[in-house]
Amino acid sequence: MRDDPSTTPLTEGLSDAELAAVLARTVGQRLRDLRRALQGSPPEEVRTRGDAEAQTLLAGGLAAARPSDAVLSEEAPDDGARIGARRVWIIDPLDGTREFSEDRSDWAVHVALWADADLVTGAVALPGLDVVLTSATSPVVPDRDPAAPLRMAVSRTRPPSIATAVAAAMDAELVAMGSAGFKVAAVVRGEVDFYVHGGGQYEWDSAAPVAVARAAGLHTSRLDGSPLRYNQPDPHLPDLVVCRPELAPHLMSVIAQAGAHR
Ligand SMILES: Nc1ncnc2c1ncn2[C@@H]1O[C@H](COP(=O)(O)O)[C@@H](OP(=O)(O)O)[C@H]1O
Ligand SMILES: [Mg+2]
Repeated sequence: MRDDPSTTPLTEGLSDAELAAVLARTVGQRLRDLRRALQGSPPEEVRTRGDAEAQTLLAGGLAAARPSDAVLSEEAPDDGARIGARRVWIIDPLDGTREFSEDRSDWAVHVALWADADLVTGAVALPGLDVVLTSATSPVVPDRDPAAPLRMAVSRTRPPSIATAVAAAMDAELVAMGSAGFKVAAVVRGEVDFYVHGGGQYEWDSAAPVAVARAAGLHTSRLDGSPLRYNQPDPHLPDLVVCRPELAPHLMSVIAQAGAHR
């Protein structure tokens, strides 16, 4: 297989951060090739093949490069080996599967490493934009035009009521897009100012994006302001706030009020 990280020395000698970025990029490229090859196939087949092939490639790459580490993936059973492990890769091989099947650009590949107590590195590939964001390079968030309206990223297929309420209270324009990684990356890239989610997600949906967002100096938390914790026994992590740091005090108080009135 071309550029297969499980069968070539592509990943030999890499740091954890470099490994995360190389794997995210390689899996993203493979998914792009697969999407092209599946033109005209039923969406269900595109979704199934995308998830499965991304999982095989990414899990294979990690097993080859870091055989002693545990893995928590959206696309593999959680056998519990990660609980008590010192190092756990938290991966979403294809985040935004629906958008991938629709041949849109808003999907992502997530690779994060949790060690001891917290996330230590993360990479998010955005193959539709030919971009890989990594916590290792501390991305610089562009300045925003203070005269421009606030913009808020929200799920395009299941916008939670808390998000629409918060957008209204912040007088923010809603920008609908798929994939949690793509939405967090939109904040990092200065395309939007914040992302609010509630109602359901899992650790793999946010781990790598949050590692990148933290490295970029953004605010990241639960809706109630508490810290996002990873490698928990139950990987359900249903809500998320990512925003420019200067917006955080006002946004968090708006979220608290919106939550209290629901
Ligand atoms: N209410 C919910 N319950 C479970 N997962 C959710 C969810 N809302 C969003 N997600 C997950 O978060 C990711 C981004 O969703 P959205 O584009 O709607 O914001 C998707 O991941 P996957 O594409 O990896 O399944 C989706 O499954
Ligand atoms: Mg996901």
